[in-house]
Amino acid sequence: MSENPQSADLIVFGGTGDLSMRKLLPALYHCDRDGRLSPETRIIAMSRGGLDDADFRGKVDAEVRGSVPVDDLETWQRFLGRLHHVSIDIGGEDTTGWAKLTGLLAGHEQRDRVFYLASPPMTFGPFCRELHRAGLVTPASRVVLEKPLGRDLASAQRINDEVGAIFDERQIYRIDHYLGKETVQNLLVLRFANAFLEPIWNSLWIDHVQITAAETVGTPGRRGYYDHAGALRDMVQNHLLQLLCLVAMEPPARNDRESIRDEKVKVLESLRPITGGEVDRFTVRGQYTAGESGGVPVPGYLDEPDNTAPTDASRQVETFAAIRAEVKNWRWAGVPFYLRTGKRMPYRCSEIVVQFKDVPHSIFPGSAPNRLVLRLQPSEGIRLHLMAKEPGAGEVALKPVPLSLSFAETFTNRVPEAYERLLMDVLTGNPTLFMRRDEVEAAWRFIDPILREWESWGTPPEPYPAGSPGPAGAHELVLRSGRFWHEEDPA
Ligand SMILES: NC(=O)C1=CN([C@@H]2O[C@H](COP(=O)(O)OP(=O)(O)OC[C@H]3O[C@@H](n4cnc5c(N)ncnc54)[C@H](OP(=O)(O)O)[C@@H]3O)[C@@H](O)[C@H]2O)C=CC1
Ligand SMILES: O=C1O[C@H](COP(=O)(O)O)[C@@H](O)[C@H](O)[C@H]1O
Repeated sequence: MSENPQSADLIVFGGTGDLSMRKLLPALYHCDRDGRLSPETRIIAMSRGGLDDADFRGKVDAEVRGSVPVDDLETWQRFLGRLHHVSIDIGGEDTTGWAKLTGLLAGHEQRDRVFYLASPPMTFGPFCRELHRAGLVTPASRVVLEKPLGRDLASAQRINDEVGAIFDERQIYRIDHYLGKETVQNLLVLRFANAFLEPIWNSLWIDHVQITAAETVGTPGRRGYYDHAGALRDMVQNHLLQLLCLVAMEPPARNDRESIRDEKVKVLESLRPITGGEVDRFTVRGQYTAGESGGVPVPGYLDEPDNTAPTDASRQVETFAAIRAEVKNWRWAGVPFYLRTGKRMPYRCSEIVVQFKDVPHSIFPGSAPNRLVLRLQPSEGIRLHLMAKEPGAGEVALKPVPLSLSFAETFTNRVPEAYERLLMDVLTGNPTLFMRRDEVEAAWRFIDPILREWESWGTPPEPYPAGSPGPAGAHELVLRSGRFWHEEDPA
């Protein structure tokens, strides 16, 4: 399985945080287990916590081992052996952490060096400046920036300028882990490696598109981050708009780093701005109240366990967001793109639903329009809902039936986690699935007026009970034009 991996030093700022413990370290373990990391590759976590290497290895052993299939202890011990920890407070006076990091990296200048910024976005600029000041940025360095990049267009531009002052654009990898998901990459293959879809992939044949990312989890322990993010910044500005781009973009000339990103930017720039009074009509914001998740009572957002008490910001923040977007170009004129995401929804499901128009003239009673469903998670796959005749000798009776491609049933290979794919892309220097500066800023340009309008209202979001499919406003958003959300429990 080895790809002849190069030795690398992966330095993770925020290496003890939720993202690192839940996603990055498990993904790196899988890469290691599959022989994709060179024996010399090291993972150096940084945080303010005064941990030494042994403490950090103990923490990872206790918190990560249970979430990955450790089939042999030797591999797990080898993985733990790669881990180091350096204590650094980016706002603090103490420089011993920088000296320790410099010592660890000394003599390894020829290796690939990846700085992964998995810390709050406002620390990105200061971290890059300190790295430069300490002389740690080598020509073979790359920097990964987690999403959301900033909290609006102005802060995103500032961070891009700050990071861009130290790193060249080709060294900057802006990550959106949805782009590493298997079905998302399959969407490109489905659209551009098959001829049959292209003639009907437009407003003549497609009625509307729905993009949903529903989560059952709440936000316990994440108030510090989530109060200042909310669903629009956390999920829509990045993941959902990226999915919209892949559905709506024109065929790229090549499958390379710039061609796909060029096409995505064109889509973002074609989004019809939602401003002023339209925000009320075309967007929905909700916040979960106490309810049930998987049959178990759960608290509302304001009562989630956390080490800080709820504030005014907590009362205003949305845990659910929905938008009716439009791509103003020849292909998509008049086709609504409905986007929605929420915490504490009835089931976990991320999917893209392409709803086709009905037949122009029906000769059978009971026909329904075709629907293409691309399921990102769980149970990744692609399903085309067709009308078929139910067997029988009497009157012709129609039934919607799925033509189904389940990845798990069709392919024997393990479906890798998105972060595995993307971390290996960074380590091997392939930026195709990462966002370019103009893409991120174009997405903020669309989101900013909605955020500004919501903030000007000063009213709390619409409540919805945990375990329900979101606030009533979300239902009305689609019903207003006679449509319904596609609701199908993936279980
Ligand atoms: N959690 C998730 O599922 C996802 C998160 N992200 C993004 O990843 C980033 C981190 O999120 P998440 O892990 O949830 O956040 P957490 O709050 O759980 O972790 C933040 C990390 O940054 C460190 N940190 C914070 N401030 C400083 C500082 N001044 N100096 C040094 N280290 C600091 C913290 O360590 P300590 O407090 O000990 O210093 C901790 O390791 C964010 O940008 C988020 O948007 C992106 C996708 C998914
Ligand atoms: O970026 C984020 O994504 C996760 C959801 O990721 P998924 O791969 O499990 O769908 C979300 O929980 C988190 O709030 C957000 O920051």
